[in-house]
Amino acid sequence: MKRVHIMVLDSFGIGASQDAVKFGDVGANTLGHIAQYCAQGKADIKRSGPLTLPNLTRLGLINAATQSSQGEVPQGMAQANQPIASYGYAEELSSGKDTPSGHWEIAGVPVLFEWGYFHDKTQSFPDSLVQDFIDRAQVPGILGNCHASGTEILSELGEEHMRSGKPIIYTSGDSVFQIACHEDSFGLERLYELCAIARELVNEYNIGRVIARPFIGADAAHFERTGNRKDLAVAPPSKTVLQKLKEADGEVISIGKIADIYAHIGITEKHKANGLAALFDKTLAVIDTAADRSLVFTNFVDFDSSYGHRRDVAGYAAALEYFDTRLPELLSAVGPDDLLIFTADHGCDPSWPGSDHTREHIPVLVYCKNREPVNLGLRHSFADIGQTVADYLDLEAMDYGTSFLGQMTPLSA
Ligand SMILES: O=P(O)(O)O[C@H]1O[C@H](CO)[C@@H](O)[C@H]1O
Ligand SMILES: [Mn+2]
Ligand SMILES: [Mn+2]
Repeated sequence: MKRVHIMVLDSFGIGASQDAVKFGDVGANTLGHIAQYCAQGKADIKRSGPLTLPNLTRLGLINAATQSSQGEVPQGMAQANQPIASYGYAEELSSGKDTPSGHWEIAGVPVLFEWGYFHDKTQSFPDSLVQDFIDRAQVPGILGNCHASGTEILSELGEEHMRSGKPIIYTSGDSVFQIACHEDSFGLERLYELCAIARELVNEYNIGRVIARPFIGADAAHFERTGNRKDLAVAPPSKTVLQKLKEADGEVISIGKIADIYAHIGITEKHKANGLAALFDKTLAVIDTAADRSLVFTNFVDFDSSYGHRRDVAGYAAALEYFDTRLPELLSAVGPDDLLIFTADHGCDPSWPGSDHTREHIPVLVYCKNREPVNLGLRHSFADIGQTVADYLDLEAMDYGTSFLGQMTPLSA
């Protein structure tokens, strides 16, 4: 039984890529800086000491990270002598460092065009767009209209939103139009309606995603975003490996926000879950029963949304350590001919200025019980993952990426 499982640790970069200069991200390193803060005792909130990731280390994470960071070993950590997975790191071909670009490229479809962005930090949206939105959505006005951190803007404007019924609209360094509304006072379905309207309106600006950001709580001190976030993405520009597998009668099982990111194209089954623990539990349950020729695809969003964008180093470290404690369950859940891939979609260095993503290499760790673990080195596109999936599941080749399957010799051969 041949299956592939892709685990995206959203935002888990392992070192700035060569083109980071174009993004102002030279020196960014999500893992490297988390390890450094931990080793220096600067991330001792609800955890303590050096970053402890024994299972990811066994898989070759630190070997990959060291290669990705010009030979610098993440502080307080050590490379494995003989990693049990094939390990490497990949640079991104896509022009942006956003979530859809990263995921689509993983699926063999890099984004070679430029997304539209709302560059202005305040009064970010064109007047005509705001007016059209107000008219079509029939709201009394909007709040925000700026670049913002999604949690900070709730503290600033959440109460006014509840009083006025005006939705909070904001953007970021990503190609996004985000709408935050209170689930109870404004209503979740109404928020989704607004997002559907916005999706139509921002198409002409070439915006990648409209995102519903619902929240709850009585006042600024208690506002909390809920798991009812919804991402409305445009369709990938060409067929992803997900679509190819679906068309070849394979199963493509989305866990978390994967289906949203691919605009629900090429998916045969979807499961939502909130939080790392629930996403992990769901992944294990799905792998337990997934058929031959399945792709089980999970996005662990919390690394990015709860810790990376929040610039919460200790929180990110604790989340990684938690994830690591669950890995043995995953390693024993996979069959002898399953490929279990751990990777990321971009960086989001929690020690970096601002609150945006960082242009980084992603880890590529490929665990397969029946294959020789090898050093996969630098991969020139995230699309190497998609091409490998196509190769492994006998699908038509992707236009981008180089399969690394041939480097991983079958042990039983
Ligand atoms: O600050 P929050 O609302 O988490 O928003 C972040 O999440 C968006 C989508 O991943 C990014 O573009 C960034 O703006
Ligand atoms: Mn992401
Ligand atoms: Mn993000």
